[in-house]
Amino acid sequence: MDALLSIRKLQKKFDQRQLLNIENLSIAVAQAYVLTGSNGSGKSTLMRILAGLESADTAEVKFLGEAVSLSPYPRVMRDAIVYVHQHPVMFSTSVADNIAYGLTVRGVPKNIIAEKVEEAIAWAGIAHLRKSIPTYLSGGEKQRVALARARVLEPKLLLLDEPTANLDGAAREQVIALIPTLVGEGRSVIMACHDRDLIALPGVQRLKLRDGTLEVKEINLPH
Ligand SMILES: Nc1ncnc2c1ncn2[C@@H]1O[C@H](COP(=O)(O)OP(=O)(O)OP(=O)(O)O)[C@@H](O)[C@H]1O
Repeated sequence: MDALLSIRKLQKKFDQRQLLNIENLSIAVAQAYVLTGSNGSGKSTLMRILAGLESADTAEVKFLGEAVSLSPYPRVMRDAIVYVHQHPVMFSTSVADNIAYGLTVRGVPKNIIAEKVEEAIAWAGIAHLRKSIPTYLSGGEKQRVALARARVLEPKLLLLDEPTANLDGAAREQVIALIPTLVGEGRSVIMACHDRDLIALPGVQRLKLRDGTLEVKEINLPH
């Protein structure tokens, strides 16, 4: 089967520094990846390039088997890829409104939005927060709202920037538990992280950035 996304010869410079020099990156359908590397190695920048939030200097890209250019960022990728920021920005309305927002923008009919939002809320285990104002949520609750808001758009690829940073205990475990369910639905996930438990998740493949190049490691064995 074709990869969901394949990239060759991706290069990115900031000032005089060659930050990324990636020969090959292939993202399979329904596969989770962790993107590791020391602070400043370029993890966020790579994910931002994949999401169309940052430009690459050069890149040969295929999405679902079709060659595409990243500049301008193609519609087919914008519709299929969602980036979730480490500190998600939310409107000061309700949690439910925040989750509905992307669907409203896409012109989805109201009754369908209501159905999809309820389903996403149940998936993320945040039914009790439906009417809460996101500003007052804990870090873990906010991250689950952000994941529900991303998933409701039915993306093929989710890019999660440090999804468990600053979380511990149950909050962290609740976020980690959502990742395999995304993959089970046929989505691919790339997570930039330093979290050992995420890195060790069964079935996850590790990608390591070092001096701008990408090392592709083995897929973790199932437990
Ligand atoms: N817009 C920009 N202009 C100039 N330099 C930038 C820009 N964005 C990022 N950088 C630099 O690129 C490098 C990589 O940053 P990036 O945020 O991608 O790293 P990271 O691996 O995600 O780091 P961390 O683990 O600390 O989050 C850093 O040195 C950063 O200062």
